[in-house]
Amino acid sequence: MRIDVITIFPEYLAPLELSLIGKARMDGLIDVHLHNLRDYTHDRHRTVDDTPVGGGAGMVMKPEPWAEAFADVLASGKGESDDRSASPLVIFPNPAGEPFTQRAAEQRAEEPWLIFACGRYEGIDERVYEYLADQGVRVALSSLGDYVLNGGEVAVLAMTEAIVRLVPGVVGNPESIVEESHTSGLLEYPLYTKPARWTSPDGVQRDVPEVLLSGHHARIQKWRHERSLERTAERRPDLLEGRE
Ligand SMILES: NCc1ccc(-c2ccccc2)nc1
Repeated sequence: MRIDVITIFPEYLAPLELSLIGKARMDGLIDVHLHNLRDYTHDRHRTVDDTPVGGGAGMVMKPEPWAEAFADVLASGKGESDDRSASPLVIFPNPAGEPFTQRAAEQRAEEPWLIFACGRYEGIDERVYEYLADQGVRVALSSLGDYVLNGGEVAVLAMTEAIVRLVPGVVGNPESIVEESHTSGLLEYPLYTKPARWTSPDGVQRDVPEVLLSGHHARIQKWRHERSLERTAERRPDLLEGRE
């Protein structure tokens, strides 16, 4: 999988060099390229934004640098091995986007080439989206939740981690992926590890639930499923709608 990120803060994406993602890059499983949008400006101040037409607070990202950046990235990616010739999916993190869920992460993990475009300020001139669509480029706006950040970079880090960990070979033990609660559609059951009895700093002796020490897998599975249902009903009843 090739991942390109276009941003005015490439340093924000430095964590992509680390740990899981970093190892996947070392293993050649993913290929990450960062592009500074300001490299596609031609004025002394490397201007990427301007005031909103029609008035309003804040600034809007100008269309010209984006068009130049996409032209460069689309051209550079196409030159790679043949599976890059597949058309890329361009993802704009955006509060007005479709919810980014585990299902979406699974779908994105199938793509051979993702291009993340990080907006800043109040957002990007609408004509950039129209232009890309007219060029036949597949575009998705994805939201991580109903809150506004100062830009898309943090969302790209989150989405990249959720997607890349699903790419075969990236996570050592695929079991830990399948087990994922959001794959079951329910919230994760309570987790425990050793010691079986922990005396916390306040002097309270806290034991692991007996059933988990029974070695009786059917009972353990039943207990875990019941706890998942309980938690989901309490914290995310919306996930239970439409379930049998
Ligand atoms: N849903 C998380 C999210 C994603 C992106 C942005 C954002 C903010 C400013 C400019 C461009 C994108 N905010 C929140």
